[in-house]
Amino acid sequence: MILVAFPEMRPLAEDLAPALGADLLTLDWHHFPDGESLISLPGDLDGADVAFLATLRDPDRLALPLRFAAATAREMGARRVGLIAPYLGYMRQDRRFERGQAVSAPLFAQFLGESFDWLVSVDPHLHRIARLQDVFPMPAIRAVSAPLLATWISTNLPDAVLLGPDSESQQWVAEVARLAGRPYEVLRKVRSGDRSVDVSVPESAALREGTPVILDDIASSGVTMARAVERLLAAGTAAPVCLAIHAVFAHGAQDAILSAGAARIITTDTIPHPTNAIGIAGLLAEPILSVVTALDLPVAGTIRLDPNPAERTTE
Ligand SMILES: O=P(O)(O)OC[C@H]1O[C@H](OP(=O)(O)OP(=O)(O)O)[C@H](O)[C@@H]1O
Repeated sequence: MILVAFPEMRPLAEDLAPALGADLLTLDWHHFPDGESLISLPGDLDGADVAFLATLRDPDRLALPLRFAAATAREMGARRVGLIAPYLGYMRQDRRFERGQAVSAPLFAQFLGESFDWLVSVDPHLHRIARLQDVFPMPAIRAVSAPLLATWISTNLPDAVLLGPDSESQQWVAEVARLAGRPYEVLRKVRSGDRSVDVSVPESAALREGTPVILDDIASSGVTMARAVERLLAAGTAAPVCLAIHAVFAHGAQDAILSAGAARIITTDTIPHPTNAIGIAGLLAEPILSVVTALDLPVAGTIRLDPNPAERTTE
């Protein structure tokens, strides 16, 4: 396999390539003065399984370069072209909330499916969509970060009380709490705009008995985390630690969370950011190798990969 990293993903690629037994190349992305891109692929890709590593935090900026890269790899003789997108943008707009809105999640999935033979991502924002495979036309596998998060909590915050900021977060908070052997609570969130969120905290003595750890999949504007921190402090807890899987962090988000009173912010390296403290390379190798191997099996219709997690199904 040849792993081709988009430039900002080189640090993660260096951790991942040995686990895949892959050669590592870095794609050259030249930006012309008029805003257009020139993508250049190094090396000999003839006959190779090629995996691009690009995190889709800014998907509009990356969409065409990804398409150009995949098409060029095929022109250079790649036998298969996959995408490792540790963070997968556009999964939040999974339905039409108001008349006339584009339902971006399936449209973006279709767009990627036109270029790539397979996809691996880490904990994509699957809220109303049950499985990646329900929106992606090609084999698409979710790597689950809960064991890594639980290990980090057990090692660094053995007195943690986990808190999900909204009902949707229960899915990962409950699993991380179970694996770490720690209690958890779920807060209530009401969003009325991009940066307008309110959070309410249940009356619970357990909240004041350990270090509160707010766990969410994404911190974007940071408003969800910041409101949760404020409400917890008002309820008499210790300063919370904020743990996000994906450090999306729009401008000012990190400051907003810290100004609200968070003790610290911890993220995984699905998106490069100074708060990264949990490396996900070890999580990615197995699903990538599984999907590539499965595509080589002689199939008549259905391929079933290792059934854990549930998303690991291609039909
Ligand atoms: O940092 P922020 O800008 O607050 O965004 C982060 C929040 O947004 C997502 O929820 P989602 O958008 O699915 O739900 P919501 O609109 O109810 O917050 C995500 O699960 C976080 O809870």
